[in-house]
This record gives sequence, C-alpha cells and structure tokens, in this order.
Amino acid sequence: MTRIAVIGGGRIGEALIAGLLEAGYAVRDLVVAEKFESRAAELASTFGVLTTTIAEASENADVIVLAVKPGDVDGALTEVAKTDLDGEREQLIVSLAAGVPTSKFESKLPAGFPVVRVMPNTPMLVGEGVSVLAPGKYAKTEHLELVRTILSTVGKVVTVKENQLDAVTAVSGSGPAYFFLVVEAMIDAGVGLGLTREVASALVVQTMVGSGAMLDRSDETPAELRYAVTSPGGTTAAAVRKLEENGLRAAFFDALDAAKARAAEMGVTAE
Ligand SMILES: NC(=O)C1=CN([C@@H]2O[C@H](COP(=O)(O)OP(=O)(O)OC[C@H]3O[C@@H](n4cnc5c(N)ncnc54)[C@H](O)[C@@H]3O)[C@@H](O)[C@H]2O)C=CC1
Ligand SMILES: O=C(O)[C@@H]1CCC=N1
Repeated sequence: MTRIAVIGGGRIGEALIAGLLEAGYAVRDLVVAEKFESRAAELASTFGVLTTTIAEASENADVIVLAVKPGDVDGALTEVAKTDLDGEREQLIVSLAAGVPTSKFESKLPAGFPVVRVMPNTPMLVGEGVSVLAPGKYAKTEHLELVRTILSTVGKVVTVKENQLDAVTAVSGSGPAYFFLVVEAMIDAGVGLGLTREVASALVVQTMVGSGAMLDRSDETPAELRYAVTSPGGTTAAAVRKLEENGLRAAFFDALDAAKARAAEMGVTAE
C-alpha cells in the first residue's frame, strides 16, 4: 500500500488519520510527525500510529501530507526539503494548508517535484468529507489519481484549477463551521421557545441529518425541497420571510467573500 506521512497532527491531520483507518487503511502504512510531544503521544495511543520526526516520516513515505497551519508551512517544508527526497522512491507532496499556493512548495523542493494542493473538510473524520484537488505545475495525472484514490476512502473528491481553491476553501473547507453555527442558532431558538436544550438539540440534529440525507438522495434542488415544506400562508413561509428580512442570504454572500479573501491573504503571509 501507499505509505503516507502526515506532517502536523492537529484537527485536520487527525480527521485524515481517523478517516483513513476507519476506511480500512493499514496503520503500518501511516506515520505522523507532530511537533508537540504530548499531542504525538495522544495520537499514538488513540490510533496506534507510529509518530516520528519530519525527516524520518518524509524519507520513508510515498505521499507526504502537510497538515500544518499556513504560517507553519515554511518551517515544516524546510525540514521536509532537508531529507533525501529525490532518492529512488517516486514521492509526492500533498498540502492541505489553506491559501498557500503550490508555487511556494515547488520553489523550496528539488526541481520538478510534484505537489498537489487539497482543500479537505473535517467530515472526512466520518467518511463524509469532500476533498478538492488542484495539481501543481509538476503533478501528473498519475499523481492526481493517487491522491484521488487515497482521499476517496474518506469522502467525495473533486478536482479544480488552483485559482479556484480559495473559493473552495470558503465553501467546503470552512463550510462545516457555518453548518454547526446554524445548528447552534436553531437549538438556542428552540430553547427560547421553551423546549429543553436536550429536546431542542435532538430535534435540530435529526432535522439536519434527515435533510442532509434528502439532499444527497433526491434529484430535486435545495429550493424544490424547501418548497415542499413551505405551505402557502403557513409556518415555514412566516419563518423564511423573517430569515430573508434579516439578511440570511446576504450574510452568506458576505461571509464567503470574507473567507475567500482571508485564504488569499494567508497564502501571501505564508510566503
Ligand atoms: N481544521 C479544518 O477544518 C481545516 C483545516 N485545513 C488546513 O489544515 C491545516 C491544519 O489545520 P488544523 O488541523 O485545523 O490546525 P491545528 O493547529 O489543529 O494543527 C496543526 C498541527 O501541526 C503541528 N505542527 C506545526 N508545525 C509543525 C512541524 N514543524 N512539525 C510537526 N507538526 C507541526 C501543530 O503542533 C498542530 O498540532 C491548516 O493549514 C488549515 O488551513 C484545511 C481544511 C479544513
Ligand atoms: O479556518 C481555517 O483557516 C481552516 C481552513 C478551512 C477550514 N479551516
């Protein structure tokens, strides 16, 4: 099997490790380099995964996944680049860092080294992620296919041109947070109407799970599914009117603009 080194065992690194293991990936083919010893020990005990230095992890891996914060990419990449990357093994770097362009990696790696940039999201923890791939200058079809094969075990995979990845980050990379915020708001509103938090949480969570399953399985658009809930002159119409009056749609347009702009900014500051 393809040997994968995960550099950075934080939230997304852990989601990837957990998702791969859950999907049946062999633990002996995974290795993690995590800066904080206590965090490395936690990952080793939770997943039984080998933890080591960046140098050792990178040298023995087919695919080196960088899952550190954009501001830590430079330091981690410097460590990776010190190892004997252009040995016999055909290796590939996969970056999960928001905003950081593939050119940044290519400039620090041996000439022609393949890089694939990916924007994943945390639902990959439960095999329901979406990973969006963009090839760097030297990544060939077989590199993209390898990354697609690995990430399709933890969810859906889409490929775009790199100039769309900041928009993708705003939509699906950060998307789970918007969803959780909406869930929180609905639970609070239910509590405001007199339901216990326990009941309100159970109702909202199952409403989201059920609605998500409908979106996944139905050929109807989200608008058509919404129309089916909205009786003329009824309760849903009254609620939707308030959401629109309060600028729900405009808030999402603004929010995603801000996320995209922030991704671009982080790419520049990581230079
Ligand atoms: N959290 C999310 O939902 C998503 C995060 N991302 C991207 O994934 C990357 C990681 O994000 P998170 O996991 O949320 O951050 P995090 O802060 O939870 O994890 C980063 C981990 O990298 C470790 N680290 C930093 N420098 C290191 C080094 N030189 N060697 C070894 N380990 C090192 C840190 O100790 C930390 O545990 C970021 O670039 C982010 O843009 C992408 C999509 C979604
Ligand atoms: O908030 C962030 O910067 C990262 C990138 C996408 C999701 N989380």
